[in-house]
Amino acid sequence: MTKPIISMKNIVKKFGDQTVLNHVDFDIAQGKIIGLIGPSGAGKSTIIKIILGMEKTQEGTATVFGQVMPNRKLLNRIGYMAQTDALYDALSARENLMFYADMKGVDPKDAKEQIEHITKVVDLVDDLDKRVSGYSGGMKRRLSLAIALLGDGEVLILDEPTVGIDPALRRKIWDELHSLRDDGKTILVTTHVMEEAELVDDVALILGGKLIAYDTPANLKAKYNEDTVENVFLKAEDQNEKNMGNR
Ligand SMILES: Nc1ncnc2c1ncn2[C@@H]1O[C@H](COP(=O)(O)OP(=O)(O)OP(=O)(O)O)[C@@H](O)[C@H]1O
Repeated sequence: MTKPIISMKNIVKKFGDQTVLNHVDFDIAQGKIIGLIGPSGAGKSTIIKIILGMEKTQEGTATVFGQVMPNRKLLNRIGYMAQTDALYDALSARENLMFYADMKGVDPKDAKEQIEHITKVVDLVDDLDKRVSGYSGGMKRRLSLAIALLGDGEVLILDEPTVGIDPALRRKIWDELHSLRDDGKTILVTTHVMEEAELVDDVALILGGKLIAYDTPANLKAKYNEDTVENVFLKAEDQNEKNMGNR
């Protein structure tokens, strides 16, 4: 692999005496979509927070563009969508977008153009001037995704971006992610929707604090002799439970 854009080296993360990540290692190359999957509580959000420098580790280092985060200079090159929405309820969606565009240092003229395109992708054009306090949960997710896409970041880190989003729009969002990837962007995305795990370049499967698999969906299906990533996931989970039981 040429120099990785995101790199996790030998990460150990504990919360109290709970070891959430136990020597996790992986690199993400430029121009790839990586799908981070694993059961609830597996540590997916924790991985993202470590990459972004929002959580400290007991061992190991994570870097983005070869630098340890947080690094203010790099933040403008990264679009991040957290699992919980950080939106200003009293403002309209457009005002939220303009605010975040300004924070990311996007020129106001470019911001207008970007907002026009991005809000089409997330289907919020007709709701742009409504106050966010009147938004549904799904609309808030879509606005958070729009904010992450603002600024044309080289890296996108998206924590469950399609929760509460209907299948047709989900497809549109994935088309956009693929087109961003084709433009050379690097995208790390967590999901519980297994059909989405079919759409990534590589799946990183986290189970029992370990990176159990890191491969293309096709290779994983061949290796586990299953026809869907969902079945691979279930089989891996089953094997992992049996291994734990044998200890
Ligand atoms: N700040 C914290 N303090 C204590 N424990 C934490 C903290 N953050 C996460 N954890 C624990 O670490 C584990 C992993 O959490 P994390 O949110 O990374 O899981 P996840 O894979 O993203 O789950 P989900 O799919 O449900 O979002 C969980 O057991 C969680 O309770």
